[in-house]
Amino acid sequence: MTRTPTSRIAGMRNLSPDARREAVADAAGLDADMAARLAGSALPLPVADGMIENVIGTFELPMGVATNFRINGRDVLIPMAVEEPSVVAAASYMARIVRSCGGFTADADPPVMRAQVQILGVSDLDAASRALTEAEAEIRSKTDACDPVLVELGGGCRGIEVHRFPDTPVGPMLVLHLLVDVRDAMGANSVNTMAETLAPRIEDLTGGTVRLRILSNLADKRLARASLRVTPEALTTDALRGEDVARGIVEAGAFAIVDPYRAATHNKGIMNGIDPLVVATGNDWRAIEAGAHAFAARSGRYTALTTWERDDEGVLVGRIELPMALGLVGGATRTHPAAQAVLKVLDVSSAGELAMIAACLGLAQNMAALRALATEGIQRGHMALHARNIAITAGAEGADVDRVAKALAAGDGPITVARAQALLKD
Ligand SMILES: CC(C)(COP(=O)([O-])OP(=O)([O-])OC[C@H]1O[C@@H](n2cnc3c(N)ncnc32)[C@H](O)[C@@H]1OP(=O)([O-])[O-])[C@@H](O)C(=O)NCCC(=O)NCCSC(=O)C[C@@](C)(O)CC(=O)[O-]
Ligand SMILES: NC(=O)C1=CN([C@@H]2O[C@H](COP(=O)(O)OP(=O)(O)OC[C@H]3O[C@@H](n4cnc5c(N)ncnc54)[C@H](OP(=O)(O)O)[C@@H]3O)[C@@H](O)[C@H]2O)C=CC1
Repeated sequence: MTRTPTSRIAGMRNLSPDARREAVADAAGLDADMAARLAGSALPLPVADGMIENVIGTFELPMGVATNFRINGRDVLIPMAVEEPSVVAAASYMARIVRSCGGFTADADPPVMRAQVQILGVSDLDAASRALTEAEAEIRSKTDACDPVLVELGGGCRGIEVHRFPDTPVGPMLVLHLLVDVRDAMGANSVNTMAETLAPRIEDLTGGTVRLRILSNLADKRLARASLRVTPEALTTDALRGEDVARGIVEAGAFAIVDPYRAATHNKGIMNGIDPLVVATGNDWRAIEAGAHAFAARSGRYTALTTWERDDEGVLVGRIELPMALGLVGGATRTHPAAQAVLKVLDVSSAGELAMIAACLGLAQNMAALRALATEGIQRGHMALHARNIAITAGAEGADVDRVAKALAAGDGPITVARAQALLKD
């Protein structure tokens, strides 16, 4: 917990990629092998071939590092694998503002996942539910017996739930949930094995037929939370009054609370931060996406994953809460060499710590988008950085990329490939 002395690397944006990587390796105490894994091409073809099917190669994404994050008093550099410009800059900018007011506060629930066992053909739902509830101790010990390693690590079954659906298109349905503490795993494989192993005994107990045995991605027992407090002074710039920025962010947040059309975009902006961390650590981003959006709709109406308000002194208070089923073991986290290096940069020792970092990143990303949207609009900052993509598409190479991008962003004209091509000719 003491390896990264600071997440504030002066002039990071002006360094070359190699120099940035050296600075990050230095701050995180990486050895040469680990640092090299962050440079790209870290996944050997034979390893990739062992990970999925019909492998023909590997696919690269840019990896950036969000700076300035201070979380629960600890500085952390956050690697992000993402194709979208302005995401890393935006997170770093908000983290700079938040650290000037003390940093982020975060916490995470114990890593409890749900495995669902679907039971059909039950003639008496009450009696079958009772049979499962009365057999809870037996079910728990049989579940634990599936994974002694997990139990030794402090995990294992924490309880059961029985959910009843008397009226479905295929008749009455009972669903047993196994609640399992999966420690530092994402947990899908672990709990799926448990659900499949238990199935015959569940059929004995209920007299029904077990069909699906699979985890739920609505990991609502495994929530991560983060919050921040920012004074109006910290939000003030040459062009903007901090009070106006704070009010704008609160008003933008309210829009997403009440309107699902806005909430979808608002939450996409949150996932702009979270997904790149999930990808960089070799975790399952589809699982995180599914959990986040299902949680956003838990009341029956899709809404925002964050809340924004101003306290009596005008301090902006932002909060986020969402499921965060991330692992440090299992899946690709152990097989992808770059993911291992990323976890070293993050210097986390539990899945819960990683979940907290993800929540803070999501909150920072949301703050950046709302701040831009509520003031100057998204295009100035985003398009200025996107201009480099446009320059590359137009055929610019080397130093011309930045030259063309700067000219594109500086002028009044549109930031388009046609204009970039004209500038390139000039
Ligand atoms: C883009 C900025 C940050 C520019 O903002 P700016 O005011 O031009 O930035 P600055 O030059 O004053 O720099 C401030 C800090 O930003 C960072 N920064 C700034 N530039 C860089 C850079 N090139 N490389 C690395 N870091 C950069 C950096 O931390 C820097 O501090 P420093 O460390 O230098 O002291 C700002 O305009 C912003 O935050 N915009 C929002 C961008 C955003 O949200 N992008 C997401 C994509 S849009 C989308 O998909 C989501 C959306 C919008 O639909 C979600 C929604 O609707 O809610
Ligand atoms: N709907 C979904 O989201 C689904 C996702 N998946 C995939 O499942 C994978 C994740 O499954 P997951 O169960 O996490 O992966 P793994 O099965 O690969 O890893 C979990 C196992 O690692 C071992 N382990 C070692 N150290 C620890 C520790 N500190 N904490 C916990 N376990 C430890 C445990 O037992 P042991 O040593 O005995 O093996 C545990 O069972 C991802 O690739 C995901 O894409 C699969 C199906 C569905």
